Amino acid sequence: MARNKFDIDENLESPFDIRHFRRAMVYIKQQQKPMIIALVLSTLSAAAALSAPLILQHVVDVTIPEKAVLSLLGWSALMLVTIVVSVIFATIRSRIMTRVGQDIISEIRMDLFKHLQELPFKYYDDRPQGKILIRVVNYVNAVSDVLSNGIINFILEIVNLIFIAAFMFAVNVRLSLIILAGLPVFLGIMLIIKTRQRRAWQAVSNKSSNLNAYMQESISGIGVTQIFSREQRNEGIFTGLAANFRKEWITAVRYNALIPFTVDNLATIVTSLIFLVGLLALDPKDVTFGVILAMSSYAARFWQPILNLSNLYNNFINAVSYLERIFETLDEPVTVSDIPGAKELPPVQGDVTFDNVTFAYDPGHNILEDLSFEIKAGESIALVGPTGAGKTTVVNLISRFYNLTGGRILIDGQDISQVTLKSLRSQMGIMLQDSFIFSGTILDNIRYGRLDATKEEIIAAAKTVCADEFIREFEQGYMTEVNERGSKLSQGQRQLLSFARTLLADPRILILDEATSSIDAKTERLLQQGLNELLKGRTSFIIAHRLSTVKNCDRIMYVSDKGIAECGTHDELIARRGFYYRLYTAQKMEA
Ligand SMILES: Nc1ncnc2c1ncn2[C@@H]1O[C@H](COP(=O)(O)OP(=O)(O)OP(=O)(O)O)[C@@H](O)[C@H]1O
Repeated sequence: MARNKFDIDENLESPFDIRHFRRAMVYIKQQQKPMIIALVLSTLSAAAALSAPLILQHVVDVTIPEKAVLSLLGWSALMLVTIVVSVIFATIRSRIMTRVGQDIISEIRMDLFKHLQELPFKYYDDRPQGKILIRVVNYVNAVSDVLSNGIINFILEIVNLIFIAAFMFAVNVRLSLIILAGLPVFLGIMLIIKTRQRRAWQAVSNKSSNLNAYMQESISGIGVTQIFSREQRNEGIFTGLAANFRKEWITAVRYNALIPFTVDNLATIVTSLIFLVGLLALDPKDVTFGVILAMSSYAARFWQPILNLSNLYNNFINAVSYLERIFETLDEPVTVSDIPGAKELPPVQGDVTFDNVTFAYDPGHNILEDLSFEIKAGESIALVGPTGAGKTTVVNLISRFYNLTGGRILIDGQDISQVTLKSLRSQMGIMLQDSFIFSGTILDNIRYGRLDATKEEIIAAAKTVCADEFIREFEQGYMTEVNERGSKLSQGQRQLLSFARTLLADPRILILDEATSSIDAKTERLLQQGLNELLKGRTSFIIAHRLSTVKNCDRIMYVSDKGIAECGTHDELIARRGFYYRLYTAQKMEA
């Protein structure tokens, strides 16, 4: 899809069809057993409740006229038993179904999460995070009831309807036909509003997604908002998005409300007709007062499951708009994945070759064109050059975060598109500009690099990169809890933790993207020793704007104009008096 923003509705790439429902059934089927038990309990509960009108009819027509007090007590007791049985069974069923609903949504949520972890950077580049989050959290919650209780209730209401119809036809056929007469009218109305109702709920899901995206963006950017005093303006944007959501919600709910309104009125009309026709038009010998009473009770009972079914239908239409989005995400192709029969990349030495590499994030807009170079194992390479030239892009391609538009990248002579991603990336150590810190302890964050590392190994890695000192200054030391994104830590401290994490992973190829940009000069000097340790024997790519950090690299590549404009050692490039020389002397003068 094209790039999306918080205020742009997402086009539905695959609208709901029956195949989606079959897919939903896969999750439901896993819960077959408890659902059948719940169904049986519900049927028994409904049957018990349904016998009440029959008892009532008998009591009114026979027991009361005969003034049989003992018999009346017996019938009353039986009625009480039916009510108690009905309530107990209904309670057990409700407990079973609560668990089933949760099990179904946790399966869906797990599948979504697994899939999202595999989706390439491109997927995340193209849409606001809030629109992804809402699918995993809110939309999945919203379909829970329909996929669990909804299915059971649907079957049950149909069974209920058949039971009621059988009971009422057994009592009086002609009055039963009057009760049924409202059905065609009801179905006609449902047909007319069906499509509009579905669109209305799709619009609701879009607007809630937009609202969520803006909310997420605003929370992430709260610092910038406050610095630029944008609060009022942002409130205006939020109010607009909330108003759009509110408008669509009201429209959708109006359609929903139309259905019970129709059912209620039809039920009232047919009940009145029963009294009217039963008392005035039919033979009093066939139609006793007890029969009319029982039939009016059945009329109400017959239309109740129809009302329930129509409410289920409303919920279903609502859930469909969420299921569409959930399945759309699950169907999102994993474009960067292992090819069929991909081989494991064996432990590498670290030779890296770019062979006529062309790359575009967006078709037709090449960032790199026919780029070729060869790097020997163990070489340290600096990538320098103007902002936006493509330095990060070069290193992202080595880790195969994106597919190439043309050409090949080889590691130890193996085309990286032909090997498994896991075997490739597990041999890379990548430190991005933004050293992401996860919620948890400092120890956990370093251990992220290698899950089986011992505490001693973690401390040794931290010492090598000069992180040990600041970590020990915290009261809890390595057990200090840090928040997501490391808000408790300074940017430099985050970078040092990230260094330790990378060192622990012991990668053959190391990528440092502006990894020392936030570290003060003194720490950097100290770190340089650790860094030298880290770089020893590994192929490394170092991106840095501060050229003093890359002077000692084996080769410096000046990235510009969709390729490498200059390449050589620091001394060679200075002697050449080209781009690098100008950049270097400009920085020196500033210093
Ligand atoms: N995810 C993306 N989608 C589309 N275009 C992108 C994406 N990431 C980067 N670009 C574009 O690609 C070009 C190269 O970006 P890149 O991040 O590689 O530059 P850089 O040399 O590392 O810049 P800097 O020194 O500022 O970090 C830029 O013009 C940028 O606008």
